Amino acid sequence: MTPVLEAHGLGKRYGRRQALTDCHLNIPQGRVVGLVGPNGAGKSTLLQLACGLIAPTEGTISVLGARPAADAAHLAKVGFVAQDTPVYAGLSVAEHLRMGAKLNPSWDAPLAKRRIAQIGLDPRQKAGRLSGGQRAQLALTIAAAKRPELLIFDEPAAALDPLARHAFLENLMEFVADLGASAILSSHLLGDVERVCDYLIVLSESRVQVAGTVQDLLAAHYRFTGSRGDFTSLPPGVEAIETDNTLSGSAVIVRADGPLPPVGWNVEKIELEELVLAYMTRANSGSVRPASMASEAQR
Ligand SMILES: Nc1ncnc2c1ncn2[C@@H]1O[C@H](COP(=O)(O)OP(=O)(O)OP(=O)(O)O)[C@@H](O)[C@H]1O
Repeated sequence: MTPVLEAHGLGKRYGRRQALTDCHLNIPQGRVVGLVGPNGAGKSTLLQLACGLIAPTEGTISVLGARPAADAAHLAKVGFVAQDTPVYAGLSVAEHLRMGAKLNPSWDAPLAKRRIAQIGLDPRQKAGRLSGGQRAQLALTIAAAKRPELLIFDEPAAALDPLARHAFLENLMEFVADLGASAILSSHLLGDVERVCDYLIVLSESRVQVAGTVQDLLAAHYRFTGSRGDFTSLPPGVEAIETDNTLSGSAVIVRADGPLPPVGWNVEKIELEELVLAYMTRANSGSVRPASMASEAQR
């Protein structure tokens, strides 16, 4: 099956600033992908490349088997909601839907109307008067009523209170299921990612640090604990991601894709949050994963 997104040596430079470096990805269809990383990591840059809003300076990217925004038909297959969930302040909710219908050949008017009623929006209300949560819901409705094959969201729930965020993510999941679509969403909120995503990309220092299904990643990562300084020689096939030394002992987060060989330390499984933080810490400390390993991380 054609991957939803495929990138090879993808890079983007703004002047002298390298926003994305040597990115290799191969994301299968039908996933809800969480893109996480610190401020300035390159998340929006990657999403904008995927939508064809900006062009790469290095490498290649294809979305649903074609160059992003290749033509009108391809544009119709991708729904994008930018970071600030943009709407036209002077237009009413109903006018937004009418505009969506005019601009999109596969517009699903009943779906849009049903959703607006479900979330309790008044069709006559001007979008400029909507709350942040209502604006996000309107933007989600418009993106979904295109009936895209891929929904891309840049921090969709960042401005929402916990209740509105919960409702928004529920709706997003319903849409993805109803449309049989794939979704990629960037977020700083690991709890949200854990709730809705089954595929994870950690981006830090402009590089993909790790990527894969949440299930595979959790199965391949462990915490070893032992007395201080224990971890100088790990068995073959076991890669140290992050080491933490305290006065009482040491802990190391490791990746082992095959069966774990017998080791003399305490071995525990880790949660997604610890995994993400380990890769971010490693990137911050300057030990950047070489390109060959970054692509290997897609397994
Ligand atoms: N149009 C631009 N011109 C110049 N530099 C840019 C531009 N857009 C992004 N950058 C820089 O590229 C880097 C990556 O930015 P990007 O917005 O992709 O990060 P991000 O991970 O989405 O950050 P955040 O979580 O804060 O939204 C940053 O250093 C940013 O300053």
